[in-house]
Amino acid sequence: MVYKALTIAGSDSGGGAGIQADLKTFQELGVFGMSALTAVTAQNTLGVQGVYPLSPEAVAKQIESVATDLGADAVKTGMLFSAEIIEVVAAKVKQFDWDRLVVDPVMIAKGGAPLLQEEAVNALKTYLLPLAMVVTPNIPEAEALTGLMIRTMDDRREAARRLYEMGVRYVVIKGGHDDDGEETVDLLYNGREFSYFTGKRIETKHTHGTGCTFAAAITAELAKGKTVQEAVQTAKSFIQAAISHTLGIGHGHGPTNHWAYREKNGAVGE
Ligand SMILES: Nc1ncnc2c1ncn2[C@@H]1O[C@H](COP(=O)(O)OP(=O)(O)OP(=O)(O)O)[C@@H](O)[C@H]1O
Ligand SMILES: Cc1ncc(CO)c(N)n1
Repeated sequence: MVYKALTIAGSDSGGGAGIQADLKTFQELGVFGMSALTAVTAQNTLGVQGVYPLSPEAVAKQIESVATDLGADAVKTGMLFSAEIIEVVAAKVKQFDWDRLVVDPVMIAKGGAPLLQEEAVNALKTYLLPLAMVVTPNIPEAEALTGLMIRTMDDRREAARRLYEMGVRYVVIKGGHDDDGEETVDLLYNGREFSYFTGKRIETKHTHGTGCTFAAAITAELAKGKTVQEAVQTAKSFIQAAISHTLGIGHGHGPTNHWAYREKNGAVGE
C-alpha cells in the first residue's frame, strides 16, 4: 500500500520550513509526498528576503492535477498568503471531498516577516477551519484566530474550545512559544477532553520550520490511517528528535534535522 499526502504551502528556498520541510517529513515517515505551491519565498536562516505569491488559478490547477490523477490520503495547508488563495483552496478541498485535512495556520515567520496578509485571517476562519480535521496554531496564531490573550494553560484551553466551535474537529495548540519551564507542552482538544503531549525543552536557536515539520508529521500519520491521538504522539517524537539533533547550518536560526527520527527509530513505513 502506498500512502500519499499533499501539501499546499509556500516554498522556503532555505529548505527548513514550508514545502521543503513537508516533503522531507512525508518521505521520512514513509509517505509519498506531493505539493501545490502557493508562493515562492526567498528565505534562509537569517530571514525572509522576498515573497512572491502565485495566482489563485495556479494554485487551483496544481491541486486539480494531483486530485484527478494520484489522489491524496491526507492534505496539509501551510502558508496560504491571501484570502483569494484561501478561498480557492477551500473550494478544492470541498470539491475533492478531502476529509483528512490538517490546517497549519501559518501567519508570521520566526523573524517577523508576514506570510499571511492580515485581512486573510478572517478568510481562514470562515472558509478553511470548518473543513479542517486538525488545526495546529502556535500561541500567537491561536491568539490571532480567537482574539484571546493566552498566558496560562486555562487560556489555552479556552482558545481550543473557541477554535473547536469554529468547526475544527481536533485542535492542537503548540507550546513552543511558551518559554517557561523545562518542558514544551502541546495541547490537543477533541471537543470533549484535553490531552497533553510533553517533551523536554531543548535550549537552541535552531528551530526554523518546527511548526511545519510537526504538522507535516501529523499529516503523514493520518495518511496512513492513524488516529489523531496517535498522529500527534508520533509528530511530537519526530519534532523532538529533529530539534535535539539540529544540523548547525546557516548563520541564523538553522533548520531542524529531518532524518534524526529515522536514525533513532530505524526504518519507518507502515
Ligand atoms: N525549544 C524546543 N524544544 C523542544 N520542543 C520544541 C521547542 N520549540 C518548539 N518545540 C516543539 O516544536 C513543535 C512546533 O512548535 P512551535 O510552537 O515552535 O511552532 P511554530 O511556532 O509554528 O514553528 P515555526 O513557525 O517556526 O514553523 C511543537 O511540538 C513544540 O512543542
Ligand atoms: C514558506 C514558509 N512557510 C512557513 C514558514 C513558517 O515557519 C516559513 N518560514 N516559510
